[in-house]
Amino acid sequence: MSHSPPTHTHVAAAAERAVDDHADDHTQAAPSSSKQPTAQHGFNAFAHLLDPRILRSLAALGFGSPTPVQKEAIPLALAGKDILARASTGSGKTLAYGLPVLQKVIDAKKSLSRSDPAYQATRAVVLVPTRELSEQVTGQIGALLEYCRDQVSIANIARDASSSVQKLLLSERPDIVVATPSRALAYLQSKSLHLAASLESLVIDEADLILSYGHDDDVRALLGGGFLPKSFQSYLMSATMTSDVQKLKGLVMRNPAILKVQDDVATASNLTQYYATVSEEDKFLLTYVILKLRLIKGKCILFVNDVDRCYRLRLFLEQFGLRSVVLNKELPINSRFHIVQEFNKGVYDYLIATDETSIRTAERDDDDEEGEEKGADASDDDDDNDNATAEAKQSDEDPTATPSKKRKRDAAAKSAAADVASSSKSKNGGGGTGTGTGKSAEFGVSRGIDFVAVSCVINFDLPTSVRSYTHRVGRTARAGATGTSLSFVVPADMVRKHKIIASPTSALDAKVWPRIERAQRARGGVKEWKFDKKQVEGFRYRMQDALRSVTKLSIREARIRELKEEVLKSEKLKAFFEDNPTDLAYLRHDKILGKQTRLQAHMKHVPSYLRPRIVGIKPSPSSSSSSINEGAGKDGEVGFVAKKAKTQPPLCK
Ligand SMILES: Nc1ncnc2c1ncn2[C@@H]1O[C@H](COP(=O)(O)OP(=O)(O)OP(=O)(O)O)[C@@H](O)[C@H]1O
Repeated sequence: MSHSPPTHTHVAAAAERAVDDHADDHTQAAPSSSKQPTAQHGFNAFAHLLDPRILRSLAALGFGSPTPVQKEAIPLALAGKDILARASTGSGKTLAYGLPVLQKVIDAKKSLSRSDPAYQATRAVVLVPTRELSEQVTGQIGALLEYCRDQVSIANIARDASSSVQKLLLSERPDIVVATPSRALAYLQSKSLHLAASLESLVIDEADLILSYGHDDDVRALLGGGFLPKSFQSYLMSATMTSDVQKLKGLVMRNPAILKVQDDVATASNLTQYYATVSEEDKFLLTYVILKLRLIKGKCILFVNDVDRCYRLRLFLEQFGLRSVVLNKELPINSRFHIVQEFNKGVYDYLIATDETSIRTAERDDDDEEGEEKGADASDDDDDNDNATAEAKQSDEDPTATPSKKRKRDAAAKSAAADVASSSKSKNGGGGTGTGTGKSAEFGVSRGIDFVAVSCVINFDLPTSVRSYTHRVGRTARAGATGTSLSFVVPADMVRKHKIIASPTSALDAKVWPRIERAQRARGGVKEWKFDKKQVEGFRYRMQDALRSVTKLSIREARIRELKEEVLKSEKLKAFFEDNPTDLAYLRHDKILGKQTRLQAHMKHVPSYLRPRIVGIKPSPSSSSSSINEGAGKDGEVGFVAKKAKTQPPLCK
């Protein structure tokens, strides 16, 4: 809103200079960061802005240089500007606001004695859409406090703790509070959280998601309920610029500095994107081949569009001895958090995530993406979003699309979206990841989550919006690392085939895919993965055999069994999470689920006659760990014989 002037004179002077260099409302591509202080390198260039204890914790974390969004945001924020930042997934947005927020807390306390009643007060609130994100953000900012814990405290009130415990925490007036909007509102209403006299910084992280996660009313009540002071500094951080972000901008900001930090060439090329046009059955076939032959090295996240499908895929992979974990909103929050932690540590290689937000918003995103152009900054060549013009162009690009054909196709797609949304809603009840209000039935449990060192994202089911795609592929190639994505696209003429194993959303693929492709052009585009169909055919019989073993009944059984086990584990996790993290290692989440599924021992092995020679289809530029298909594995359970391979035709053209 308006801006509290920083008390630190050096900060003010340096930041004034930074502000002079920046117009209020303009796009700042990463390379323009050369305008930032250059006398020193890395975070040391901010030595005049950031407390030495913060710089020390950055060094201890191994963060040598600020990322482009951090370079841009920190001086502006410390000069008191409201910040609206759009930067790609994994670009370090959390510290882009975390560092100035923390610095401001330190500055505010410097002039007060500890006995002053104003010394201990909640000066910053960070709002996030889910509890998972609240843990993550608390962890990231908490790590910065390493050397100033005696002075600055942080509390996560979205955590799964009893409200009496949370109230006790809040009674100590933590300097920084992390919450979902509904939790923050509830504690404000119960007068456990006090902000009216003390709030200096309000952050809305994942601003493009927060309203669509069912927080709309809570955000409005929180902002308009007289709980906040008239003047505070605000931050909106987002990976995409949507109409929701524009709405929030109108609600909380005045004359903000708008940062649109583009990927520089190096960052953009860190993500190599592929797609394959396949039938529903071939999704299973290719996944089996890719994972079993280790055509992807390292960790992989597979996205599906509903909970049943995540168990179908998990049970299918189990048939081949491929262990995976699932992440979906049915699982208790502590289990979900533990699964992400363990996956990040490298305990599991394959994580099957259900991303249902993509379903819920199918139709809404259509409107959103088309409407954004009108609401958003006219100069914004927003590559994340499509618009009516783009849709019109689509019919040009598709020579078979007569107007009436196109209308029918769109109507079919919209009705599929509506069917999916309603069936998903009724199936899933109101369980949410963190609103506490249960207003919205579906939440993407993986959005914004900082998965570490993920080599590849497979869109087993295509998301139903460009925004969703952006968030999903953003789980790899994070923080300067390289990564690969592969998306399966079901063409319109194959949608009705393989009904039992089909995703209800695949009817939307033909409509959504051209939009996604167009949006990704600015990021190097999406290449077709041209695999040798003949080579893969040899695996079809086994794939079909395994698919037959995974029945509706076995999926239901697996789903119930997992839920029961996870509820038990969750209780243990709840009690031990903070005190005994090492005792949790035995709580695995990838135990064989398919007790009702016919497991056949021979399926775990790939016979030598099926082992093709694999050659790279085009590995991502600089990584040896993040490409699809990079040469031979060892002989044995999953590999193939490199010598023999030479005599065999390559899998990929
Ligand atoms: N300056 C830095 N140097 C190296 N790594 C960093 C730096 N800043 C942040 N990181 C790391 O980069 C990763 C991604 O950061 P972060 O989660 O803030 O990304 P994000 O932009 O919020 O992504 P998303 O939009 O997907 O939520 C984290 O693991 C974080 O610790």
